Amino acid sequence: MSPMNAEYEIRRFEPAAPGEPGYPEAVAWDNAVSFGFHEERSTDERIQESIARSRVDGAVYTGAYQTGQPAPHSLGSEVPVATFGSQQSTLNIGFGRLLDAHLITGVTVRTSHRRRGLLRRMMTEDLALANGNGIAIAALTASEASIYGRFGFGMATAEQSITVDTGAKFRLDHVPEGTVEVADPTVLLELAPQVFARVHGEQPGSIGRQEFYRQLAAGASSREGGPDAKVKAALHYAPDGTVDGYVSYRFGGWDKTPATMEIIDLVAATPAAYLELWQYLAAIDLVERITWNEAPVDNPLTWALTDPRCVAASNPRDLLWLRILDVRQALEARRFATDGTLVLKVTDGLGLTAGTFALEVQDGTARVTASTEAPDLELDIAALSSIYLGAVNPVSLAAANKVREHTAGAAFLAARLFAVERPAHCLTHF
Ligand SMILES: CC(=O)SCCNC(=O)CCNC(=O)[C@H](O)C(C)(C)COP(=O)(O)OP(=O)(O)OC[C@H]1O[C@@H](n2cnc3c(N)ncnc32)[C@H](O)[C@@H]1OP(=O)(O)O
Repeated sequence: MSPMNAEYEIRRFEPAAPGEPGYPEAVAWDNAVSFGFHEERSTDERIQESIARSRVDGAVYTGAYQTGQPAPHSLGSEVPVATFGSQQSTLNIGFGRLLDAHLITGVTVRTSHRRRGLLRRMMTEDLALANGNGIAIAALTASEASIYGRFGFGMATAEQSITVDTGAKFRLDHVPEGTVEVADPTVLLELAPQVFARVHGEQPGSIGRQEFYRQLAAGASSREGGPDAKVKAALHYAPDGTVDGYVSYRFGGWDKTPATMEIIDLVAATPAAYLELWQYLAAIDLVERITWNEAPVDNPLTWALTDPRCVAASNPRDLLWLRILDVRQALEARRFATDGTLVLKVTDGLGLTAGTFALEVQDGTARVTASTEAPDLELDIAALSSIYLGAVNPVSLAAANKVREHTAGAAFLAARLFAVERPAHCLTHF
């Protein structure tokens, strides 16, 4: 055993419910995560709610614990010095296909124990375990973009913040369809998962949502912790009366100029529902601006406005990071936009799925086999994971030396093969 391995014990467990013997361990883990993300100390009630949500999500907590005696007066050995959460969900990989995905979240290492390899150790063990369980892809959203490339994760989708001027210039060039009505936000506890399920089935890049999201949309919980009494909600009804979209939002306060409404969550299962919800937001009296911090980069709203400059975008950033754990399984799970053959030489620093693979696509279906032929493209698993959803162009990655093109035109062929039916976008932070 190396000195580092001897110093820490890694334990994995499912969070227990209050009253069960394992509950204090779950509480200590949750507290360590809050500490790692500089959040205020949680009340017992908030921790209980957070653990209850984790249990609904089927989360697994991993912690690194000191094996020796901690320094006198310092945090006890029952408090993990490092945390690492995971859970199963699904990822929409285009053309209506959902792939099981291993989600990683809640990664923290206490400052006094950082840069000793704890993240590397937990990540390496966790990915190997997920791979061994037959999962083809792992996913996360990153606090810093410099951390996860070394473990084979590649940026796969982006998002941005938008500010929309809803003054006199705001005019949508569209044919109204259906109606919008205000609702008590608590109806979203039931409706939000239903609307999201439709979107999830159709939106490439979408990750299945956690329990937190319906509570967030309903104002029953908030990113700050407790319920949010400011939350309001509106629903879009399709012509047949089905609720096919919703927006939850809150007023930014009278001291803000211009008066602003902030979108908390906007989910629409049809293009008509999306634009009608925007029409509703723009019509709210006494407000001249709408902000949304989780907007798609490729936004139909811009194109539907007679004056596209009503939308000011800022802070474009990575959202979803993917890590293919099994190249053959992940590629064969996808449907491809066109036919063609590519030989890919894939490197993998963690040794999970390196090799040279022939990708042969016929009628959109892939067959992937080990190959001894010279590769058309050579790339790290992080780059392949980036292009997997069709939202990152292999031609750009070749220009950035992240993909080496040995056959002229192979990167462009990859771009056409991996294209999906609509711009990939992830609506879920986790
Ligand atoms: C999915 C999520 O939960 S995202 C949230 C990530 N967590 C945070 O941002 C909370 C604050 N940060 C932390 O808790 C820690 O600094 C962590 C988790 C990012 C890193 O933990 P550590 O145990 O220090 O990492 P570890 O020692 O295993 O380092 C592994 C490698 O990552 C590198 N690394 C670690 N953190 C960073 C960083 N912030 N930026 C760039 N490189 C980093 C190390 O240099 C090391 O590189 P090497 O193996 O090539 O030498």
